[in-house]
Amino acid sequence: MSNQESAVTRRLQSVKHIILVLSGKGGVGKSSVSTQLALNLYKSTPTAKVGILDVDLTGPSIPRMFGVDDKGVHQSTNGWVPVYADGPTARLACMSVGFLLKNKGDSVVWRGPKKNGMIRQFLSDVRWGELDYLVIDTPPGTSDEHLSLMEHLTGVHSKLSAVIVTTPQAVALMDAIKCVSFTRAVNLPVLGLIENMSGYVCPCCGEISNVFSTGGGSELARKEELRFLGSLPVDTELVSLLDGGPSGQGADFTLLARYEKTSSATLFGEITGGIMQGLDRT
Ligand SMILES: Nc1ncnc2c1ncn2[C@@H]1O[C@H](COP(=O)(O)OP(=O)(O)OP(=O)(O)O)[C@@H](O)[C@H]1O
Ligand code: SF4
Repeated sequence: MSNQESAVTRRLQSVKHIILVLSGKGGVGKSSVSTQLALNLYKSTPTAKVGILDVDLTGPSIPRMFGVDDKGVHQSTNGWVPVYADGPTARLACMSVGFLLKNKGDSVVWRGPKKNGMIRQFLSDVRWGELDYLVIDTPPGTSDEHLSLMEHLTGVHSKLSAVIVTTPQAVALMDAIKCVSFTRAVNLPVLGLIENMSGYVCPCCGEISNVFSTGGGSELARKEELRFLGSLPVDTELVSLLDGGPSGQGADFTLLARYEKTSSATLFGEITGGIMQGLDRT
């Protein structure tokens, strides 16, 4: 094992489960699924410790979704201190390239080696401390970043698993199949598949209408012999919550309370149950 790999392994020794959130296509809701997964794992027990790492280097959205995009990480002698979305309770740690940019609107234009270096530094230098779950929000597709991640995580392979997100449209499903092949090629256990934006929840009456086709995700899961974790409709309350900007930390950590009022929270609670069952089996 190289020195770099062993630095990652040492750092992540105190993390019980590492869950990679993957999607074949961009914009299908991978970051919003990662955010909801982290929130649901956080509230699964009163002591659960959760980290979320955003390695979508060119399109980091985790700081905004957690309402902490006005915060910055600081470098200590022993590595980066993550941003705690829940303030002093310090059970919900976030790390993203978004915290390192001088201006929110700055774009990250890096070639492969620099991206690889950043991913390694995220894995080896963030002071997560003890975590029950580390959720990793990956870029869309199966690119260099995914290969870098798998390479750096070799020493903690037994802790790894993945969740695949798709939408019901045929083009997204075709890309999701590529994701499944990737997980097989790198021997990454898949906890299951989520179909996002499956139908539309009426904000007035809560009725779910199928705007696009639906059921493609469960069909794909059946064909690929994967667990189908559930469907999430388009939820306008969720968009205004996750795209809505800072919502406060600590005593003012209102994100969770507001999230719990959305119809997505109930559906995602069931999805999280399936994910936790899968983790118990790995
Ligand atoms: N179920 C949903 N209902 C309503 N809006 C949603 C839902 N899922 C995601 N969105 C919204 O769709 C947009 C794209 O979602 P998100 O950023 O999570 O996708 P992504 O797959 O991570 O995209 P990319 O990887 O290309 O950055 C966001 O504005 C998000 O709030
Ligand atoms: S019942 Fe139909 S039209 Fe009326 S608010 Fe609900 S979805 Fe909209």
